[in-house]
Amino acid sequence: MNLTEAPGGRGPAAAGLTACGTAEHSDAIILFGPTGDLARKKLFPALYDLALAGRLNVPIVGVASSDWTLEQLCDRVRSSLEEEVDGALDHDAVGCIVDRLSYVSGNYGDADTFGRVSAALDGATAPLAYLAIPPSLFETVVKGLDDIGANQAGRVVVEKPFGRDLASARELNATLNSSYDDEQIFRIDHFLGKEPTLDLLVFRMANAMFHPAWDRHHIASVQITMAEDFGVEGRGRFYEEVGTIRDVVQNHLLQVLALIAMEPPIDTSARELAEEKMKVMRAMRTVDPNDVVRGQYDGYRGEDGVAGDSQVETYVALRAWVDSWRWAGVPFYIRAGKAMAVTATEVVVEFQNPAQMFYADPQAIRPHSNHLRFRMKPGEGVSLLVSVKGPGESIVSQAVDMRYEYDSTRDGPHQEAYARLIGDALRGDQTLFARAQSVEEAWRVVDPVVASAPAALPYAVGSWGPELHEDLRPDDLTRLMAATPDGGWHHPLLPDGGVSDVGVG
Ligand SMILES: NC(=O)C1=CN([C@@H]2O[C@H](COP(=O)(O)OP(=O)(O)OC[C@H]3O[C@@H](n4cnc5c(N)ncnc54)[C@H](OP(=O)(O)O)[C@@H]3O)[C@@H](O)[C@H]2O)C=CC1
Ligand SMILES: O=C1O[C@H](COP(=O)(O)O)[C@@H](O)[C@H](O)[C@H]1O
Repeated sequence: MNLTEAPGGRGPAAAGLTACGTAEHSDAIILFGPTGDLARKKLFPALYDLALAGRLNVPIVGVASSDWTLEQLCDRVRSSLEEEVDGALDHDAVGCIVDRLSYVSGNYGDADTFGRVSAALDGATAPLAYLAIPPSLFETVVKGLDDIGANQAGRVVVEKPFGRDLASARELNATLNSSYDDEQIFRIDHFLGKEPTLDLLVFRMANAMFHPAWDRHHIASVQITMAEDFGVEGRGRFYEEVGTIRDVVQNHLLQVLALIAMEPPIDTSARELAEEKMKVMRAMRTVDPNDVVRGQYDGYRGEDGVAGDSQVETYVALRAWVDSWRWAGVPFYIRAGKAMAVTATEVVVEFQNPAQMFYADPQAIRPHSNHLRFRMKPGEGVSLLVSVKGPGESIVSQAVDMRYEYDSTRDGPHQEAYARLIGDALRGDQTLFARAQSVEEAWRVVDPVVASAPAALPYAVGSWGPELHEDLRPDDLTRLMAATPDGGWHHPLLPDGGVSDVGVG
């Protein structure tokens, strides 16, 4: 998990072997999908971060069907970095990537392609294969890797979505396991590599004052919001296949929920963390379709690649339950959507009110309970809302937010999630990757909703999703109410304090 650690050497002999026979450090990266969108937006910038930190010491073999030259791929790397990296580029770091790059042009369905990948590996025997490709091709590529023996001491990184439902996730796990052991499989969820996601762990484990209050006796609800103020941005075809639940709820947001709800592990090892997160997933009730509202933004059906009568959701709000001794009866609300009022991802842990609200402001729309807010985007921060005496003659409480912004103390560049995770995968550290069973449990939780979901309600671009109005059908009204916290959602707090939810219903 540490970007500044010493790099691994070239070749398994140089790097040493782990107990399960894989190299301690991968000796090459095979990037399937280097001409694609994810590579351009996230993976090349991540490799750049690793290069800057002196941790990119292995050859990179790109493999895709485009009939490109190596020079074209290098140009793609440069243009990606120019677009995605803030500030002036470090030419040594750019050179570090392009000097290590080779390119194999070929269809993944052709055995010949893998013969050429094998040749390009040039003796590397423990490659990290990154599958930045359509999920429908995972099986084909895993088989190709198996045919050339790249699975034996190698590792594989699998992108999301990991399956479409529980049944397909099980099949995919079985496919991967036919060529790789569990220790060699890295199911990437970039939310798990984000700094503020990791702070959920640290904050919970490092602040003893919250431990006694972290349960059903003190917490009224947990609210998780992932709002994006942009639409599908040219990814309409992809979005039609997934929708919001598959795109971000089954993976990112349930992983975040598990970090909030898990018991403290006995240590910080990958195994213990995975075990505790797994227990949360197992304790989660399968989501009731009556607790789910789906929405679709006005104009979505006009996006490229989107069906004119699409029913795919671009917004979802739902209520989930963790039926454990710690959390029984505490609703966990999740909402996520495109084309929303703002871009904001955050978790609000709302505490119960005191037994008596002696000094509550009679003018306030609702009493100010304490709440802890973990802001993941935009900016990154944590804040605690407490009540103090309002200044002046009357003895009335006033809510104030005590805030910490990560940028205020950050020393050095911001570490991107993908860089952290690729660095971890190269070193075989699975701490921040999703395990097979927990991915399957997460599918079990949302399966009834992805299988037969209620119709999506329209909502205006720039809004907070479908709204209560008198024309709603009774079923939709019931669902909307069920998926809305008592007293309403806490609206996200922006770093400049622009949107404050204090007292807002
Ligand atoms: N884009 C994003 O923001 C995100 C994507 N993901 C996941 O990452 C993965 C990749 O997504 P994305 O980059 O958007 O996809 P793209 O469609 O942009 O890229 C797909 C890549 O796969 C290659 N490819 C496809 N079919 C073949 C084939 N038969 N033979 C050889 N090469 C092939 C393409 O090469 P060529 O063009 O040369 O044919 C291209 O490099 C998906 O699993 C997606 O769900 C996850 C999170 C975010
Ligand atoms: O995985 C995905 O995540 C992005 C949002 O990620 P972020 O790190 O930029 O917050 C989302 O836009 C995309 O639809 C989804 O596939």
